Amino acid sequence: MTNQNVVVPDTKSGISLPMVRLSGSSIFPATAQKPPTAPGTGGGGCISLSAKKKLLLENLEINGGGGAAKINSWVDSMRASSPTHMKSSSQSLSEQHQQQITLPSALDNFDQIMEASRGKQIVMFLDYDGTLSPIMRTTVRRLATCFPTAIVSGRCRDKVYKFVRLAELYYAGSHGMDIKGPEKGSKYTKGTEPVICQPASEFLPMIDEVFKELVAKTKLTPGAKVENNKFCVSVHFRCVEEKKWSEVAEAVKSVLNKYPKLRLSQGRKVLEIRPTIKWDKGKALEFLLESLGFANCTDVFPIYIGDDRTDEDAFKVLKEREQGFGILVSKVAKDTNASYSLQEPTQVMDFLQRLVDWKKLAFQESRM
Ligand SMILES: O=P(O)(O)OC[C@H]1O[C@H](O[C@H]2O[C@H](CO)[C@@H](O)[C@H](O)[C@H]2O)[C@H](O)[C@@H](O)[C@@H]1O
Repeated sequence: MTNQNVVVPDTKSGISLPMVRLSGSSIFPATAQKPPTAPGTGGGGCISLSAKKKLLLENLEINGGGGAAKINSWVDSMRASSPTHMKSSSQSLSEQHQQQITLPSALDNFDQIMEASRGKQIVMFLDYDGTLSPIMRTTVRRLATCFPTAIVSGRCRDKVYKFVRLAELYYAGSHGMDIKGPEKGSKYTKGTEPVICQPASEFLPMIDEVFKELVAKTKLTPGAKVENNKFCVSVHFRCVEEKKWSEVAEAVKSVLNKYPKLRLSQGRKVLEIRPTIKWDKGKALEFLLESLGFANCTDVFPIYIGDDRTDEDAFKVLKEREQGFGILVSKVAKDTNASYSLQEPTQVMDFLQRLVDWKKLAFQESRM
């Protein structure tokens, strides 16, 4: 991976071989801001690239194996991303600030981004948790009148749709494994039927089974929450007392051991079980570009905005295609394939609004 070691100002196809990757997740319920966290810092706001890679490797998980050591490593990693533990850092905040370098701000470099998009069709991709908020609905609606727009989330598609409630968007839920385009009649729908893609559909019964087993196994642990995200299952630790985390991790591991076709990824206070297919948010982006008719085009300019480690797959695709840009939403140090940054969802909203204004102006000028 050709990741940049990027630090932003302080204050987050087909069936094939199992993928091993750490999946960071975001903390952004429909109604609440997520707390600041640092990726894989055992307590500090910033760590070196090699230390982060080590942590990533420790967190990599294929199916089964590892026993107690594995569970400890999941729990340690979960602990490391906890804001409480960040406070216990041996580094002072001012020391953390000194280490920081800035990924160019997408807002400060708005004109430059627009210049790069000249003559190309902008297509918008937005992560949900940690990137959008319910108050942005009007802005997203305006955005979708200007550009094809997709929401790409780890949550199940129906849930994201319930939060956003805009029929004119594309939705890619379950980390891109459940894609549906706008209904017919939408400006961007090519055929008569909405685009649908569910590359992991054969896993549905298995995921349901796993969901039930995890609910049963964690029901005695206060605060544990198992979320059925249709093509993946998320087990949340957020409300579980820390001393009980290994109990939950043990339950996850014991279930996962029975399903060699499933793998585990990890986010902030969440463990996720998903199919071992080679499909992620990057693949979803490629699929959507293709369905919009931009498969082999040079005149397309995708902009993907996200805060989650799983969004890195999409940033990477853009980098490899040398098309458009990834914009990372983060206030803390991260290795990323994004090209620009925005610090928080309010900045995302400003950026989206500027895009809308820019488009309207360009339209007016074209009519003069
Ligand atoms: O791909 P995203 O849209 O960024 O979704 C990532 C995950 O978001 C949700 O979890 C996050 O929010 C929870 C609060 O609602 C929080 O407790 C958790 O720590 C966060 O990771 C969602 O519940 C997950 O299923 C998504 O994968």
